Amino acid sequence: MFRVERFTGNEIVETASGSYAQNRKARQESKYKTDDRSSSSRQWRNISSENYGDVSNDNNRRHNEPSDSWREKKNRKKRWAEEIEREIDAKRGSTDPQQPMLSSQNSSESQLGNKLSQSGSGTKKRSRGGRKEKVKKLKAKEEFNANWLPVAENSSRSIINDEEPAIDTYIDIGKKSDVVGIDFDLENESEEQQLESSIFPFASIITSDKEKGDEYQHRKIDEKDDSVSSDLHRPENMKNRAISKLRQPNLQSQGLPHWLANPTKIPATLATRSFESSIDNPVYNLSKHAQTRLAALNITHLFPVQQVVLPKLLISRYSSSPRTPPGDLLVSSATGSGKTLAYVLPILDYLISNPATATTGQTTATARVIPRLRALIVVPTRDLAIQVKTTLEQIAKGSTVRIGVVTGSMSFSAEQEMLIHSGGRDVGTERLAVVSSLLTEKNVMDGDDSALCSKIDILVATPGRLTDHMKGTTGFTLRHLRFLVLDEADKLLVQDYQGWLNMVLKGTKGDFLNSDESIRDEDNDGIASHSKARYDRYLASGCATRIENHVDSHENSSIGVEWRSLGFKIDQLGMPVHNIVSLRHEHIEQLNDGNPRNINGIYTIKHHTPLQKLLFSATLTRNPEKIASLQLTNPTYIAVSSSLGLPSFATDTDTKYNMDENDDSELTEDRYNAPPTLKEHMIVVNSTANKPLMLLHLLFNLRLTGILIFTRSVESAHRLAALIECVAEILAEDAEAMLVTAVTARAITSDLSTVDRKRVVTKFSKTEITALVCSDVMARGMDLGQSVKGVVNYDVPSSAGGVKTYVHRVGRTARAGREGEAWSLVEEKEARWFKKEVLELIHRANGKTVARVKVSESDISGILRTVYEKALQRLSSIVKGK
Ligand SMILES: Nc1ncnc2c1ncn2[C@@H]1O[C@H](COP(=O)(O)OP(=O)(O)OP(=O)(O)O)[C@@H](O)[C@H]1O
Repeated sequence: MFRVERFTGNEIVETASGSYAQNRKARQESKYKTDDRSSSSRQWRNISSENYGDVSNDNNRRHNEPSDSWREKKNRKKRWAEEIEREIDAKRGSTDPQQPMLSSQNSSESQLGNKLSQSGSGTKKRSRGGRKEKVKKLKAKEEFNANWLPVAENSSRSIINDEEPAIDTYIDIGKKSDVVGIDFDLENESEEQQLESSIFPFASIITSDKEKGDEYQHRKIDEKDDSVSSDLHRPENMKNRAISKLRQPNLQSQGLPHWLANPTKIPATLATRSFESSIDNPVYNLSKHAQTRLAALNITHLFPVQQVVLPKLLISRYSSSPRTPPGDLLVSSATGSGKTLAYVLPILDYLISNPATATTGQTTATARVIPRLRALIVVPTRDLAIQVKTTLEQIAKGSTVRIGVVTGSMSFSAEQEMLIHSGGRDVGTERLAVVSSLLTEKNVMDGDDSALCSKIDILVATPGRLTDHMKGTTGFTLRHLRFLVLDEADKLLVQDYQGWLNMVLKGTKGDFLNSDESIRDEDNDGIASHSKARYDRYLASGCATRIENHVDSHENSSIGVEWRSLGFKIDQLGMPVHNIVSLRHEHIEQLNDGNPRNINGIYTIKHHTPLQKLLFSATLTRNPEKIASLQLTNPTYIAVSSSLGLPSFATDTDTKYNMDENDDSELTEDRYNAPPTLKEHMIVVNSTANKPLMLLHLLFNLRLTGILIFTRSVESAHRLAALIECVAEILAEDAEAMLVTAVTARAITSDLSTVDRKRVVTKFSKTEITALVCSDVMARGMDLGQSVKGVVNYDVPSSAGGVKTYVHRVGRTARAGREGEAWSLVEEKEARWFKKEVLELIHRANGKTVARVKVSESDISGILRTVYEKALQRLSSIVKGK
C-alpha cells in the first residue's frame, strides 16, 4: 500500500492511497503524464497518485500549462540534469578520477539537514514572487557558506548552466513555494544573485527532506515502488545525484591536490598516558639516548602529534632507500600540543644514533665522523629560534651533535665563526677539514691547505639572516641537508624575506653557489663534473684512506647496501656520501675496475641526499600556490585535532577562501584549533575610552596574574605597560585603596634587544612580573611554560589574518594540557566581526563556546577610575617633562 500526501506550506491538503500491484501498470503508463503541473517535485512526489486522477487542487497549481508545454519543459530539465552530471563527471575526471571521498562527506547531507532544520525553525512559506524575494535574509550565512561555498564558489557557476532557465528548473523541481529554511542576508546584489543561482536550487530539496517530515515519509513510500525508484533518469533523481556529487566537497576542483585536500586526521584523544604513548614503546623507535634525555626532562609519554610524527620520521631513517626517498610531511596541530619535539626528536635521533645497531633496538650515542649541516630549522622570530635551539640542546645533551643559531642577534662575523671551521687541521678535525676543502675546491686548486667545513650539524635560523649567510659566508652550504624544517610554516611562507625559500631550495640542490662554490661546473642535470687533476691533488693530500676507513665501517647496513648497489658509498649514517667523498670512491673504483662513469678523466656524481621537508604550524596553510612553491616530494598532510575528537579540519566542506595573516589572497583552511583546556571570555567594551579601565578591572579587581596582554602595536604595548605600572604605584601609595597592588607590568616587544627580552621573560617566569604587555612578536611559538595563566587580547587582532593571530595569541596559555584563560576586550564596533570571523571559525570546529562577560559600570568606577585618571595625569606630566 502507499499513501500520497500533498503539501502546501505546512499542512497536508490531499491524500490518496492504493495498492502498488493494482496500479503499477497504470502508473508506468502515466508516468510524468500529468495535466498542468509545472512543478516537477509535485510530479514525482505524487507520481503514484496519478492513477487516481489529479488529486491536486487549483490552489497548488502554479501555472495552468498545457501538457505539451509541460512535456517540453520536462525534457529540458532532463537534458539539463544530464548536462550537469556530465559536467560534474568531466570536472572530477579532469582533476583526479581516483579521488576518494572525503571523510566528512557521508554525513554532510544529514549535517546540513540538521543545520537547516535548526536554522530554519522559523520556517516561512514564501510567496511565488520574484526570485530576489526568495533569497532574502541569510540567517545562517556562515553555516551555509561552510557547507556549500567550497562547491558553490568554484564549481556551481560552471556546473549550473549559465542559462538562467537552469536555475528556474531546479527551483521548480524543488517546489518553489516550499523553499524555506535558509535565510539570505546579502547586502551585495551580485553576491546575492550568485548565491541565489548557485545555492538556492538545492535548498528546496533539503527543505523537502528535512523540514517536511511527512513529505519525506511519502517519498520513502514512493520509492518502494520499483517502477518509480528504479528510474534513474528521471530528472529529479538525476538532480539528487547531481546534488549529492556537489555536496561531496571537491577541494581538488579548487586546485588542491588529493593529499592536501585529504589530510590524515588524527584525534587528539590518542592514548595520552598509556603504554601506547610511552617513550619506550618500540613503535616510536626512539634511541636510548633520546629516551634517557626525555626522562631527564620528565617526559615519559608522547603527545598525540608526536605519536603520529615520530614513527613516520624515525622509520624513514632506515628506509630511505634511493628508490623510495622519504616523503615530506606537513603537520597541523594546536598550539602547545608539542610540535617542537615532534621534529626535534627524529632529527636528533637520526644524527645521534648508529643506524647499524638501531634496527636491533640497541641504539647508542655515537660520535659523528663527518660534520655537515644535516638539518636546517627555519623559524620566523629570533626568540623562537633561541627557544628551539634550547630544546635541541636539551635532547642532544651528551652527544657530539652541534647546534647553531643564526638570527642576527650576534654580529655577522661571530655567526660565521660559529658556522664554519676554517682552521684546517687542528683539534682533531683534520680529516674533516680536508673533506670540507673539497666542497670549496678553490682551496685545493690554489694549493691552499686551509679548509672550510661546517662546525655544526643543525642550524636554527631566521630567514633573513639565513640568506645573508648563503650569500656571504664562504663554505656555508645546504647541499647535505637531510631535514629542512619550517616551524610556523604559514607565517614563513607569507613573509618571503628576500625570496629566502627559493634560495634555500636551490641551496639544498647545490644550485645556489656562493662565491667559492661557483667554480664548480655543473651541467643541466645537476651533475657535477670535476677534473682529474683536482682529484689527484686531493688524493695526494693523503686523507682519502683515513676518511675511507670511517665510511667503510658503516657500509653494511641494509640501506647502505642498496645505495652501494647503485654505485654510491655511504656515510656513517647509512646515507650516500657525495661530493668529493663519492668522487674519491669513484676514482678508486676506476683504478680497480674501470668504472664506466669515469670518462676521459672526468668524474661525475649526482647529489642524492634524501632531503625531507617538514612543515609545522597550528594554522597551516593549504594554499596550493604556496604549497607548490615548496617543491614537495611525496607529501603527507597530518591534522591533529585539539578537542572533542573532532579533526583539526572540522569538515572538509568548511574550507573556504579566507584571509591569511598579512595576505589577503590566501586560500587557507578556515578551521583552527584552540587548546581544549582553554577557557575563553569576551568583554564587549562600549567605548574605546573604557578599554584601559576594563583591563585594570581584570588586573586589580579580578586579580589575574601571569598574564600576557597583546596590543596592536609596539607603542601601545609600552604605553599600556607604563599605565599599569603607574596605577600600581599610585595604589601602593594610597593606603586606603584596598586594592591589590602586587601588579608589575613590563612591555616585551621587538624593539627590545634579545637579551632584554630574555631578562623580562625570566622575571615573568619567576612571577616577579605579573603582566607582560606584548606585541605580536610573542604571539607565535613562544613557550613561557607554566607561568602563563592567561592571555588578554587588549586589542583584538586586526581583520587581515585575525583568526590566525587570535589562535596563536591565546595559544600562549593552556599549553601541554594545562588550564588557561583568554580574555578579549572587544569594542562594540568590532564585536560582530570578531564573533563571526574569529570566534565562530574556531569554536564551531571545536564545539566550544566563548563566555560573554558583562562588566558593570560600578566595577570600573569608584576608586579604580579615580586612580586611573590620576595615573593618566602623572604619565602626561612625565611625558611633558614636568
Ligand atoms: N610529550 C610531552 N610531555 C610533556 N610535555 C611536553 C611533551 N611534549 C612537549 N611538551 C611540552 O609542551 C609544551 C608545548 O610544546 P611546544 O612548544 O612544542 O608546542 P607547539 O605545538 O610547538 O606550540 P606552538 O604552536 O604554540 O608553537 C612545551 O613546554 C613542551 O616542553
